[in-house]
Amino acid sequence: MQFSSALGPFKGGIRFHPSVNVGIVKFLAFQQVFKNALTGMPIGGGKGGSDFDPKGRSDGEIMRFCQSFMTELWRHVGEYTDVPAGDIGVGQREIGYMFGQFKRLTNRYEAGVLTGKGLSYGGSLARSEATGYGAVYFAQRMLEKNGQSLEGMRVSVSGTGNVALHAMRKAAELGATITACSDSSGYIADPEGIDLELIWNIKEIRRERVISYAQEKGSQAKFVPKGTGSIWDVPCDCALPCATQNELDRQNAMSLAANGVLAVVEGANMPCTPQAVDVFKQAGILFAPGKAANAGGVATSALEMQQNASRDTWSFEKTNQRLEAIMIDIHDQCYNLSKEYDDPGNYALGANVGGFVRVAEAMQALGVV
Ligand SMILES: NC(=O)C1=CN([C@@H]2O[C@H](COP(=O)(O)OP(=O)(O)OC[C@H]3O[C@@H](n4cnc5c(N)ncnc54)[C@H](OP(=O)(O)O)[C@@H]3O)[C@@H](O)[C@H]2O)C=CC1
Ligand SMILES: O=C(O)CCC(=O)C(=O)O
Repeated sequence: MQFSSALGPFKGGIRFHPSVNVGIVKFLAFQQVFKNALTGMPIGGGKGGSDFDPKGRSDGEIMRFCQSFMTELWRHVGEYTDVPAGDIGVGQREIGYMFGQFKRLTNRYEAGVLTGKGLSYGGSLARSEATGYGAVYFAQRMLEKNGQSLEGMRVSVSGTGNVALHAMRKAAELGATITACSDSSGYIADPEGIDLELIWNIKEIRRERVISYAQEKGSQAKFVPKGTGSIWDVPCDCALPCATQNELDRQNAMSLAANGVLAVVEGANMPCTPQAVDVFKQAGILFAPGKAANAGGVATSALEMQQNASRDTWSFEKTNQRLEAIMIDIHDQCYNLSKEYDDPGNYALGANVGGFVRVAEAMQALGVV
């Protein structure tokens, strides 16, 4: 926590998810500090959560939970103290309910207190897209450095939430074919390429499970229930784990390696176990850690705060261009530092050095150490 105050307001996600426990949140908070430092913006890092499981709850129940959560949280947050945002299980709907309660309790419209807000009350264009798009911008830059491109690649994306759906869209826009995706019930594979309109409709609009895709698409698409197979067994050139922590273990990594994967880019926070990362390293597979590759989300949250502070609204194009430039800069920082520290292409090393040095410098300058 002291790291964050050394750099500026705390900035990080909130999760309403049954898998949240104190140990996981501490780990995530720690990596959030380095991630936020890599953006080069004056934001600290934090993470918080609750063990409320939103699955199967009505809109009214979600609203009442969010309001109760904010009834306690409002004392601890603020534009210049701690600025929470969306994360697993927390999207625009939840942020809206929390912002409404904050406003009700404080009698203030303090837009900078939460990010990921709706567009009608201070949100930023491109914030919803930012994490998934950002991870793909990072992947493309990393591949280009190695004389490759996403164009023509088969890409597997785990999850079908905010990060995954936008990552799929951007990767497809750059010419990749999305051959598999998943949710917590299992995965779907479609050798002709996942129909992105259909999966968007099923997950975002109808809020159904991925099995609906296979049922509606017919024989070419298959659904594999959780526990009977892994999305990482589907051959692909590039893997984007975008669902949740520890979802890709050593066995999965070996399977990806055996099928010739070229690059693994973490859209989620810490989805690959340390053992999986070792496999990628030994096999010479390009690996981008989430603390660098998914920083586009928090960076665009900071852009939302900039817009709020100046009472301005930027176009989608302007925000997206800033996002792309930030991701390229983060990539290049990591790459250059990996070279400087004698392990060129070790992005995990580059990200850790880059994040650590900035935090340490700020702490020293402020007299914390
Ligand atoms: N939102 C953001 O801006 C940012 C998010 N992240 C990280 O990205 C990841 C995804 O976040 P986000 O997309 O926002 O979250 P969402 O809640 O929108 O989506 C999470 C997705 O992961 C799936 N999922 C959850 N658990 C499992 C599991 N055990 N196996 C397979 N799939 C699973 C969910 O399935 P189901 O639909 O069944 O629930 C859902 O499709 C998290 O690690 C988050 O911390 C990182 C940076 C910013
Ligand atoms: O937008 C933010 O502040 C946080 C995004 C997030 O959840 C993350 O970077 O892990």
